[in-house]
Amino acid sequence: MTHPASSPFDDIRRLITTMPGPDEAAIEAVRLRDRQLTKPTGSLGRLEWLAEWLAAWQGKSNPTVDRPLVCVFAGSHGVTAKGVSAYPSEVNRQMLENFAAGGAAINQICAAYGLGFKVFDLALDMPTGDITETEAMDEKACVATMAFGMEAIAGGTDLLAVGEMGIGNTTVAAAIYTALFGGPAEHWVGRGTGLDDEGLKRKVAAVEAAITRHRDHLNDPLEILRRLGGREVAAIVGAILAARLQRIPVVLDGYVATAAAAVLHAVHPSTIDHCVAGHLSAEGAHQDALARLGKIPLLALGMRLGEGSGAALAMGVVKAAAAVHRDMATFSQAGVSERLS
Ligand SMILES: O=C(O)c1ccc[n+]([C@@H]2O[C@H](COP(=O)([O-])O)[C@@H](O)[C@H]2O)c1
Ligand SMILES: Cc1cc2nc[nH]c2cc1C
Repeated sequence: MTHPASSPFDDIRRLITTMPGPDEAAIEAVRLRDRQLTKPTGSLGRLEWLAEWLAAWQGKSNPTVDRPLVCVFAGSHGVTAKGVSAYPSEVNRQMLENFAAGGAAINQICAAYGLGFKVFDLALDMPTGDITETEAMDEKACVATMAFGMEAIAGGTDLLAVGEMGIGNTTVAAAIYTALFGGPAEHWVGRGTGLDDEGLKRKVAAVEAAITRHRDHLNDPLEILRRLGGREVAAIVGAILAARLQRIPVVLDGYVATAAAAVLHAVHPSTIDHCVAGHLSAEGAHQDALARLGKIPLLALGMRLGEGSGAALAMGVVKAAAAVHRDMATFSQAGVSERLS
């Protein structure tokens, strides 16, 4: 029997088999302390679950959010030639300048909640291939971009938010969802930055053309990423994997960041157990995508901005969950009477 030639994706697949699982002892320690805190049992709802989730994936019974970091990955997309966005691709570079000057929405959210913020330019001047006609990336470039995404957290953090900037990337995200989950392109396509009706038709046609063009190669999630994805999506895949290996929980941003998580989920569902959905985007079928990944979003604010904004807002909630668990008084410390039965 002949073996297929080894491919750059093999290293990624191997990495996925070595990922750590949840720290059950840390979860138990959080539950034990939670029962002693001055509140009716269960009254903090999902905040209690968040403290357990942080402990499970940080691998420590006293979970922290001391160095939260928002990473935004920026890429440009050949498919924009098909008229699939309401804005031109030059906005990518202009928004990177805006991020650097502190003028974007994400800058203000990070400042309000005390979050670190880093932006990564993924060859913005070199758009990916137009997915309706060719592959977005070759395998080497795709893996190199994943590796770049892995390096994003090298400076250290204890909670990572992943977001993106890339005119046209709701088209590539819709193509990824269509390839992974099936169903008509219309179901997965939304208006992105605010497409009009004619633009929406072009966007559906572009996703349909991309699926037709690549239809014989859509069995493997990493091939779907390479053929239909974008550099920012590949980098987010890398960042999610690296975070898992370094025991850093991850908050996902909206429709596009979730497409990266969906690729990993399709490789193996447990690969994204350390990820929480920051928010429900107003874009397309984000709700359906999240449901298929088994994720319940923390927030639903009707946002569809991207640039990590929904995840950053959710980080405020996660930060509060850690502070509540760490700093509340116990019944005995505060002299508050405990439950009767
Ligand atoms: O994250 C989301 O849910 C989201 C929804 C709609 C638009 N966006 C942002 O808008 C850009 C993509 O929109 P479009 O219409 O150019 O495909 C890109 O920069 C994303 O960050 C992001
Ligand atoms: C102005 C602008 C800001 C953005 N931030 C994320 N995606 C964006 C798209 C546009 C068009």
